[in-house]
Amino acid sequence: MPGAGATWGPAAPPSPGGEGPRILVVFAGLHGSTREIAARLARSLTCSGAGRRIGLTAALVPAQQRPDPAPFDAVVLGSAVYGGRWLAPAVSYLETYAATLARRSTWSFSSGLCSRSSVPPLGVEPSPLMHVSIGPRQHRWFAGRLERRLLSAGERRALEGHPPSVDHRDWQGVHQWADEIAGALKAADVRSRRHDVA
Ligand SMILES: Cc1cc2nc3c(=O)[nH]c(=O)nc-3n(C[C@H](O)[C@H](O)[C@H](O)COP(=O)(O)O)c2cc1C
Repeated sequence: MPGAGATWGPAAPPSPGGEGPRILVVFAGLHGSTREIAARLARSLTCSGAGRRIGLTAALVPAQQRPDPAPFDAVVLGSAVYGGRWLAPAVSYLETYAATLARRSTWSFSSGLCSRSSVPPLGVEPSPLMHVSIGPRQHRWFAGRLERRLLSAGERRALEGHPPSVDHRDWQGVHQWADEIAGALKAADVRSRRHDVA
């Protein structure tokens, strides 16, 4: 699997009439699980049927690097959930770029081990800005992974009594979501980005 920062080109030639949409996948995690979900999502975006049809390209960048979303047509922002919250780099990214994200097609996801029913609507609300810049219907919850050998002593203590290492990630679900996102991207998204950066 390509590392963070990798860029995937279109798996098929761009659609006739010009360059396909460009999507930025930004993620925050501590122990690799969310990075792998984001990487799978980015790859599926370009390889899915819908992604290939429109010649979509995806860039994968950690939130700590604070990639500017302006040159992209759409953004997916995801974070692991710790203590019921998104991680600070994801919250900070959302707050820094809220105005740009509000003018882009933006999706978000949270990943953790609590079941969907035990978290508030929206999964989590990392920031009041989330409703403004993303909107509640474009948020997805993905089950994550816990790998005990990767945890700090403090984290192990915090999880005392929890089951040992588990991996509940739903790769098929990630792929399907990528296909939905690629299917939702329209030529209008490309136009709005070009207008913005002109
Ligand atoms: C100390 C600690 C606290 C956690 N708190 C939550 C939580 O509040 N809600 C949740 O759904 N998952 C929680 N998890 C599970 C992580 O979100 C899950 O393991 C996630 O997949 C980790 O992603 P990462 O490897 O990218 O950091 C916690 C895990 C640890 C180690």
